[in-house]
Amino acid sequence: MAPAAPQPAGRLLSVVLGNASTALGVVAPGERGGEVVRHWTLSSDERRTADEWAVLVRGLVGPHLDEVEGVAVAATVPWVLGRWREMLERHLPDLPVVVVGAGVRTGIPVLTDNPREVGADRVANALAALTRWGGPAVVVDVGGTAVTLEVVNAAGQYVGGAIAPGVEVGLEGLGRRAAQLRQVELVRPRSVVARNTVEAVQSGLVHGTAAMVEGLVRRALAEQDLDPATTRVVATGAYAGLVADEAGCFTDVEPHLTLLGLGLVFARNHR
Ligand SMILES: Nc1ncnc2c1ncn2[C@@H]1O[C@H](COP(=O)(O)OP(=O)(O)OP(=O)(O)O)[C@@H](O)[C@H]1O
Ligand SMILES: CC(C)(CO)[C@@H](O)C(=O)NCCC(=O)O
Repeated sequence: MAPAAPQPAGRLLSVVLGNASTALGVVAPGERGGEVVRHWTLSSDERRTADEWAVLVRGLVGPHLDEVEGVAVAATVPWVLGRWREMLERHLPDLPVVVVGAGVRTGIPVLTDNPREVGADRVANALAALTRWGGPAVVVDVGGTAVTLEVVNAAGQYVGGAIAPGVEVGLEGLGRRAAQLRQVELVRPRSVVARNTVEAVQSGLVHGTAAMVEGLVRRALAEQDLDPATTRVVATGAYAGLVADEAGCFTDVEPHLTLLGLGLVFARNHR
């Protein structure tokens, strides 16, 4: 069931302040939640001041700032959100801002024990999937810090999900805790059964994440009585492309689902 969600009227700047990286995107209005027409990635460096963020945003987004009607922000790092609020107030004071968080209407009922604790990026993912494809839907965000799973039921409600370690967290953990392992490039190795250390780590990360995701989705569908034939299963996030084909459980891959979800929240709160 697709809700009659308000769609953004003009272009927006959507910003996801993640634990490791910050994603920025210009979202254009359109069918089924709009589309991301430009996107950039920055590190979420906590030391960065509001003025430094302003330089980076102007440098990257530059001329597109004149095209956008507002800014939608989701943050998983409160400190960085503080610097962003300051930057927006001082450097882009004419742009209306919606920060997704407690008290902001999203348009999707959150049925968890404590809806306020659910990450804004997770709610944005669920809302975007619901608007784009309708419910029931499962979203898997394959990120560097975390792999998250969200379930939207047939009634268009956010039921809950799962949070697992992300691909970079796994790699860093191995490098830190195992004396003979080091950082490797995050690419698909030639085989699952690798014949050298680098590819063995790559296999564990790529195929291991794919297997985890596939298993989580299968278990979630079974537990929630969702029919695999009619439930959209969507991959998003920085590493969606790396594992989606391997996992084989996805009906759709949309790398910028979170940015689209933020646009929808903005539209609902700015009419
Ligand atoms: N759309 C993208 N395309 C290519 N690389 C990306 C993209 N988004 C992020 N990255 C890169 O991938 C890495 C991890 O990004 P990711 O968005 O997963 O960060 P994160 O803050 O750890 O997020 P999460 O909390 O969702 O795990 C970063 O180094 C980032 O620069
Ligand atoms: C799980 C992450 C880190 C994913 O970015 C973020 O959504 C978060 O910090 N969430 C708060 C806890 C929760 O979502 O239940």
